[in-house]
Amino acid sequence: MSNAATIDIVSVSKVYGSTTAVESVSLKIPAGSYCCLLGPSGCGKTTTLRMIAGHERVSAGDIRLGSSVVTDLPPASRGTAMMFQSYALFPHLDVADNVAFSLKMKGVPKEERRARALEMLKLVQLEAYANRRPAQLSGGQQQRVALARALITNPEALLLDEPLSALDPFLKVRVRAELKKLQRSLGITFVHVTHSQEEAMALADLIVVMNDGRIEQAAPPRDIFERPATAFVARFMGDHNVISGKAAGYADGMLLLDVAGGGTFAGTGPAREHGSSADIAIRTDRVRIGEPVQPGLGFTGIVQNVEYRGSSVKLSVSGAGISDFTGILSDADFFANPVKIGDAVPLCWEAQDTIVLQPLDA
Ligand SMILES: Nc1ncnc2c1ncn2[C@@H]1O[C@H](COP(=O)(O)OP(=O)(O)OP(=O)(O)O)[C@@H](O)[C@H]1O
Repeated sequence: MSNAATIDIVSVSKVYGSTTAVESVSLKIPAGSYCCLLGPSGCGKTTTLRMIAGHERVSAGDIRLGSSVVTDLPPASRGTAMMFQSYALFPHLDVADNVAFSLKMKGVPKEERRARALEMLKLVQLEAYANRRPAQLSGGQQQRVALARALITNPEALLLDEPLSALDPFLKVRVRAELKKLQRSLGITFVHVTHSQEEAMALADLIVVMNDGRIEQAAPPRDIFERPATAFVARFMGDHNVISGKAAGYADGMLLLDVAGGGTFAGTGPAREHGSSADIAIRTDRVRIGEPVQPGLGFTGIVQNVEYRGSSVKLSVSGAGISDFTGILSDADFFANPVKIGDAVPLCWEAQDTIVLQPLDA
């Protein structure tokens, strides 16, 4: 069962009355990859997934699966399978009949259905539970039944809508690892909708960050983390400080940014027209304290909050026109030179830990 397909979304839009849920989205998801659609509530990720599945019609554009255009095909003819957030199991059917349901709809004889359902249950390590009803299973087990039910049709792509959201935090992490393992062993394309950055980072080969019906960035996790394209991505991923100001000069591959009523900061990246609005991002985990500040690569601020996190300490600092600057220090670095709320502290970082972000209309 490793007939993976590339999913090609071409200028797809979805309009509901006066709401544009998805606006001219184009995206190529490579065959056999694990793709996470990531973004805040209402950004259009579920609508995009449902259009791939065929549960929602596109208002414009095309969807291809492998070499076939599937835009106008019903869900069952597309070669995709969808796993719903609520699992949508039938309470009156036992686990094996739940898994075999789509085969029954296709008229597959009972013996064969049962045998294939047991095979699928083995894949998700639930063969011993075949005769139970869904209500007699834990949340994690129900989730695996839903997975087996989706996979029984031998899909080329599995579409998962917030598949981990109903699980408690410990189970979430365990089932997450199982999902990844399953995707690797099946070799099919997975598209997984989530609003959790951590989940997307842990699972995806390709993260697609969506905002307001559009794609802000589609890239492997490490690129998203190290080179966020836009201020939205940098803020949403939560590992960067975003500083906004006016372009004030350019030297040695660094854009200089004047912050209103504050300091000047340098960011690695392209020049911008003098005086235009620009944003730079600074990695929170690369901030150091207590060292001399190089021009544009640090400032002295007042500590507003200190949050102990075990292996690290989060400092919130204000100064140089910035009200909430975050530095994540290792516990060793912090306790070698501890600071407290109200202290004035010099913060610094390196040029390579900064990046000039794309302007809003890029
Ligand atoms: N059937 C519908 N009728 C009208 N508007 C809709 C419909 N479905 C979704 N929308 C709107 O489209 C936008 C995108 O919704 P969508 O469910 O795709 O977002 P999402 O990113 O998946 O959010 P969430 O994480 O909350 O599920 C939202 O503004 C939503 O209100």
